[in-house]
Amino acid sequence: MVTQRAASLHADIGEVLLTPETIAQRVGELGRELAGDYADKRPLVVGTLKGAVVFMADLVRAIEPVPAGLSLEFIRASSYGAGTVSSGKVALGGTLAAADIAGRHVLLVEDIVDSGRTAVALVDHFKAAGAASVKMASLLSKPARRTCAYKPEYLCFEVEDKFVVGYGLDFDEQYRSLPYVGVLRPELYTGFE
Ligand SMILES: O=P(O)(O)OC[C@H]1O[C@H](OP(=O)(O)OP(=O)(O)O)[C@H](O)[C@@H]1O
Ligand code: HPA
Ligand SMILES: [Mg+2]
Repeated sequence: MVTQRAASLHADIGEVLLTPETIAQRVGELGRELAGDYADKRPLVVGTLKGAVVFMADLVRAIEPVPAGLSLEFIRASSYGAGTVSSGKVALGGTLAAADIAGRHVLLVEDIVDSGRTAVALVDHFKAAGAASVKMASLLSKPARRTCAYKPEYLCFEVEDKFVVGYGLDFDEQYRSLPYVGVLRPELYTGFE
């Protein structure tokens, strides 16, 4: 039953870090900042599947006034699988062709920069395809876990070294639809990392 499933998902959250209201306020601010910075740049806004899909949907609607020529694309990036630690190998996929990227001002939209491996792989990929510029807007950053130096140009929130879910972020494909960002109870994955 739907109510039972929702109740058990919420019960798996040890602590809510970011409420829907806190997220919405910061996303609104960032959207207005991006509208100014990209006003005359015909931005290509690229969301990273799957984690960034909720943030992407809210952020793009907050980019007001809408820059002329703004277009949306998605790319697949995957490295965690069913675990809470990066496999170390970032698999990129999707249908975005180099010809669609060349000459564009690319704004990557990510849910989280954790080790930094996915961000670095994405930036390298878009630069190699001839983008005019590549920057990233990330909902979250977890600087304590970085294995490569990387700082997103636009960031909503820093989080501590805890595995977080909700607002698009998953553990083993669960919890993405929660409207807040919360810490997953460690006993649910300890021993499965
Ligand atoms: O900085 P990193 O250590 O590379 O971690 C960040 C990346 O990991 C997650 O993706 P994941 O592989 O879980 O795929 P998903 O978006 O489909 O959940 C997350 O959505 C980021 O893309
Ligand atoms: O803390 C996290 N939660 C969910 N997905 C992630 N991918 C990297 N870090 C995280
Ligand atoms: Mg994931």
